[in-house]
Amino acid sequence: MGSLEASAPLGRTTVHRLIAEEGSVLMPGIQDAFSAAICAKTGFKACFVSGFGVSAALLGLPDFGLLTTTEVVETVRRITAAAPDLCVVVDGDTGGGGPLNVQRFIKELIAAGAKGVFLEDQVWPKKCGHMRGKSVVPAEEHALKIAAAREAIGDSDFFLVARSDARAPHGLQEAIRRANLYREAGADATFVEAPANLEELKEVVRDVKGLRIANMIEGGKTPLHTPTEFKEMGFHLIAHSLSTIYATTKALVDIMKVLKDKGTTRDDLEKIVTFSEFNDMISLESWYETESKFKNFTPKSLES
Ligand SMILES: C[C@](O)(C(=O)O)[C@H](CC(=O)O)C(=O)O
Ligand SMILES: [Mg+2]
Repeated sequence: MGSLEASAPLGRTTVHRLIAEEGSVLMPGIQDAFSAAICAKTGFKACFVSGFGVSAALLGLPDFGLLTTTEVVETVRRITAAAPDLCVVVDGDTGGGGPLNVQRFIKELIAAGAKGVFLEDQVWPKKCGHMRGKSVVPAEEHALKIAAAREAIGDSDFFLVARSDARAPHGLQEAIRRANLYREAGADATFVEAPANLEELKEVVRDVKGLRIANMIEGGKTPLHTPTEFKEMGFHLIAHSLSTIYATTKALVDIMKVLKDKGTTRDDLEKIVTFSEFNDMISLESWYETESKFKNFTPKSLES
C-alpha cells in the first residue's frame, strides 16, 4: 500500500464513543425516515441503513446491485432529518465505483449527516451477502478504495468499516486476510461477512485485528447471538440488518390479506396501531406546538 497506508486514529468518532460506552453496540437495520424515527424513539443510539432494506422499501427490488449511491444518499438525508440524534451508519455497498467515486460518495454521506459507512469488496453489481453467486474484486483493489475513503473522511466524525465477502467464494481464511489488509489501509473496523457457525465467529475474533462487526440475519448463515454474547466473544458493532424489514413485510402481508379476504379491518383492529399511537410515533404534538407558536405571530411594525 506504500504511502497510501494509513492507520485510523482511535476514539475520535461518535461510533468509537458508543463502543467505548457499551462495549458492543446494537444497530437495528432501518430503511427509511419513519423506521429511523421509530428506532430513535425506542431508545437506540445507532442504526444501520441496510442496502437490502432500502432496495426493498424504496425500489421494491432485491439486494442485487440495483440501488444507486445517489438513491442511498437521498435516503440518508431524509433519515438524518427524521432522527437527528441517531448515529446513522450506512451500508455503502461497493462505494459506487473506483477510489474517486468512493471519495465523492463518502463526502456526500458526511454532508447528509451520516456517522459511518460499510464498504464491501464484492464485484459490482453486488449481491446480498447471504445469497449465492457472489464474487469479490482483488483485495488490493478494495484496499485502495478503503485508503481513498480514509483520505476523504479527513477529520470528520465518520467511522469506516471495511467488509469482505470472500468467505463464500474463497474461504474464511482469505476473508480474514483481507479484513486485516483493509484495516492496514485505514478502516476503523472490519466485517467478515457470513461466518457459517460459532467456530467461524471465534476464528474471526482470534485472527482479525482491531474492532470487529457481526451481522445478524434471521434465516442467514450466521447463528443469532445477543450483544452481551458478542461482547464476551469480541465483536464491537452488531447489525440486526433485516429484522425491521422482515417484521414490516409480515405486517403488510397480514393486513393486505385481511383487506382482500374481508374487505374491512373492523374485526382485526388488534393487527394495526391506533390513530393516536401512530401520531405519537410521528411526533404530531410537536408540530401542533410549532404551529401554535407562529399562529399569533405579528411582525412588530404591524402591531397596532
Ligand atoms: C447487511 C446487508 O448488507 C444489508 O444490506 O442489510 C445484507 C443483509 C443480508 O445479507 O441479508 C448483507 O449481509 O449483504
Ligand atoms: Mg447490504
